[in-house]
Amino acid sequence: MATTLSNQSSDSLNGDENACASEGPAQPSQPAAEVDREAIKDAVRTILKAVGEDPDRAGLVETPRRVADMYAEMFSGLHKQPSRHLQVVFPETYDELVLVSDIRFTSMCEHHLLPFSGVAHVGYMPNGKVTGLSKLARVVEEVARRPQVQERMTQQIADLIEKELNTNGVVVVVEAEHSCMSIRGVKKPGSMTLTSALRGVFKTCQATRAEVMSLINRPSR
Ligand SMILES: Nc1nc2c(ncn2[C@@H]2O[C@H](COP(=O)(O)OP(=O)(O)OP(=O)(O)O)[C@@H](O)[C@H]2O)c(=O)[nH]1
Ligand SMILES: [Zn+2]
Repeated sequence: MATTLSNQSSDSLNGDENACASEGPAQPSQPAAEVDREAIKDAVRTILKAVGEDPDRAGLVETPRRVADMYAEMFSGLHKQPSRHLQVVFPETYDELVLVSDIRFTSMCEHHLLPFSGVAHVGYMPNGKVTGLSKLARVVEEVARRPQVQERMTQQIADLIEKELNTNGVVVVVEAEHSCMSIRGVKKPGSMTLTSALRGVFKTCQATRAEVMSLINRPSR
């Protein structure tokens, strides 16, 4: 894997604790009431005209509706509260690592409204309770389905789990390819961006951090 450590969070993969300061709290998302399909359809007609197309030709007549449906799907996370999934918990004394790796996602780069896709690895150290494994993937899915930057998406997933599960530690690693970098602009297909958010014991204990990173990067993946 060619890894471009672009904008890698400073609380990431090296052992220098002085380099582990947080970059500050994640930006809260701004929930809108709901996706306004009619407004999107009007906007798509405007764009089609602006690029020199005829929005009334047969092949394009349904395009504004399709794009409105697509945005409703891609931005559905704006209208959901992912924290609700983490309220499904089971009391357990297990207090070692829980790691769900390779959770596939597609999000939308908020700069270009082009998709970025990849995998998220989400782990935590339980503190008296565990949540359903699928709930971690549901959180990734809903946080991704918003206009995003990868760094904020990574932070938001970690913050939600830390807050809702009262864990001893959280680790989130996201690897993604940004189509705004691969199909346009600088045109570097295959370049991967890696971001990480570490909380609790994953931040303070170098050995624990090294162990989870070795599991995430294990050769059999
Ligand atoms: N940090 C960060 N940058 C992103 C993300 N997604 C896209 N970008 C970058 O956002 C930047 C926007 O830069 P601008 O100069 O404003 O826009 P642009 O002229 O389209 O830039 P180019 O992509 O370089 O052509 C680009 O460098 C993108 O690669 C992300 O998740 N995180
Ligand atoms: Zn972009």
